[in-house]
Parts: sequence; C-alpha cells; structure tokens
Amino acid sequence: MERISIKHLTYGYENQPRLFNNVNIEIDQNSIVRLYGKNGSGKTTLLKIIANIIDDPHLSYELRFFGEKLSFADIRKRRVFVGDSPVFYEELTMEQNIQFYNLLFHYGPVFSKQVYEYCKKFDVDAYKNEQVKNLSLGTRQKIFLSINLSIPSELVLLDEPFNSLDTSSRKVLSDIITQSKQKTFVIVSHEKEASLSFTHELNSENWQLKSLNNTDGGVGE
Ligand SMILES: Nc1ncnc2c1ncn2[C@@H]1O[C@H](COP(=O)(O)OP(=O)(O)OP(=O)(O)O)[C@@H](O)[C@H]1O
Repeated sequence: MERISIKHLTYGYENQPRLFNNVNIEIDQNSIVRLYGKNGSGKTTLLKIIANIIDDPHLSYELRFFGEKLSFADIRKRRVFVGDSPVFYEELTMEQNIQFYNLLFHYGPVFSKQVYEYCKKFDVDAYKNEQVKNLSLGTRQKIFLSINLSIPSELVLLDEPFNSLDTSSRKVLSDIITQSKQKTFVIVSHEKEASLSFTHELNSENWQLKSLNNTDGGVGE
C-alpha cells in the first residue's frame, strides 16, 4: 500500500512552544482522515507543513509522497490545500474567477465542466454572473470547494470545510469526497460528519492515527 509518510517532524513557531516533537504519521492512499483536537494544537499547521506552505529554516521533517521523495515544487503540483476562508478576486464574477484559475494553471475544459457540476450539486450555479463580493459566506465556500475539488490532485487537505455549510450542503460535500476516486483526504473537522465515513482519525493531542472500521464511529473529542 502506498502512503504519505511524515517522519521526524519537529516544529514550533518562533518564540512559541513546540507543536511537534519527532512526530511520525503514515497515511494510506485513498484514506479519508479526520484531523481533530484542541484549538491551537497545530492542526492547521500540520496541513500547511504537508502542503509545503511553511517556509521556515527551523522546520525539520521528511516527507514521502506515495513512496517518492519529491521536490517541494512537485509536492505543490500534486496536492490541494483549502484553508478555512475562501479566497477570490472579489470584483470578478464567479465565472470569471473560475476562468482565472484555468488561465493561470491550464487545467483545461474538463476542470471547468467539473467545477460547474459541483456548483450545480451545491445549488450555487445560478450565481455564475454575480460578483463574488456580493455572495454570502456559505455560497463562497461552496464555490471555493467546487473549484478546489476539481483541481487534479492526489492529496486534498481541507481545513474545517464544513464550517459555513448548511445541513444539505454538508451532505453534498460528504458525497463528493466519498465519490472522489484516487484521492487521499485529510480534513480538519471538530465534528464527525453523519454522512461521511472517515477511514481514520488523527488526534492532535498525540498525533496518533487511528484506523476506523466504520461500524463503531471512532472516538470523539
Ligand atoms: N503564522 C504563525 N506564526 C506564529 N504562530 C502561529 C502561526 N500560525 C499559528 N500559530 C500558532 O501556532 C499554534 C497552532 O496553531 P494552528 O492554527 O495550527 O492550530 P489549530 O489546531 O489549527 O487551531 P484551531 O482549532 O483553533 O483552528 C497556535 O498557538 C497559533 O497561535
């Protein structure tokens, strides 16, 4: 089984207590991992470290991506990181923002088609010609998720993606995640999602990964 393997991770922000002290985590391919634990325990920081967003000489770890030791540039091409606040060009419409992504990264027509399919599932496709600055937080979140989940990638890192979503949209997101083929997910989520079967839970208290057999629902906080 191919894995994402993080070894000997040691890190704390400057002048702050260490968040990780020689932590080792192995994530199986195609897992759906729920990352949970106390506020400030380092969940977002872990996602950023795996996504290769933190550029700090004090950060020390080894990362193997499905058996390969990739350059940081290659890691960035193979993962998607979705932070907890959607980022758009506010003055542009939803459609223009989607086109902008495509112009920048050359994802092609399959990408745009997929984004609109997801937007339709989330019932936000009607906002196509609306400037993003006029949209509600939940609507922006659904469009942002539709874009990011359509980007070709093997690893998807989601930071509290369910937060601004209503009940039916949570189900839509859960279904998209479950039906995604050949993707590994690490999802920060304080709650267990009723409609999403996580395969593992990672507790930020001790960075231990627990496999779930999905009959007992796993441990809570
Ligand atoms: N860029 C930064 N510079 C300095 N300290 C930071 C930075 N980002 C986060 N921290 C600190 O690192 C610690 C861990 O933050 P992080 O956001 O990773 O925690 P978290 O588990 O995701 O928290 P929450 O559940 O509240 O979202 C916190 O004490 C936070 O204040």
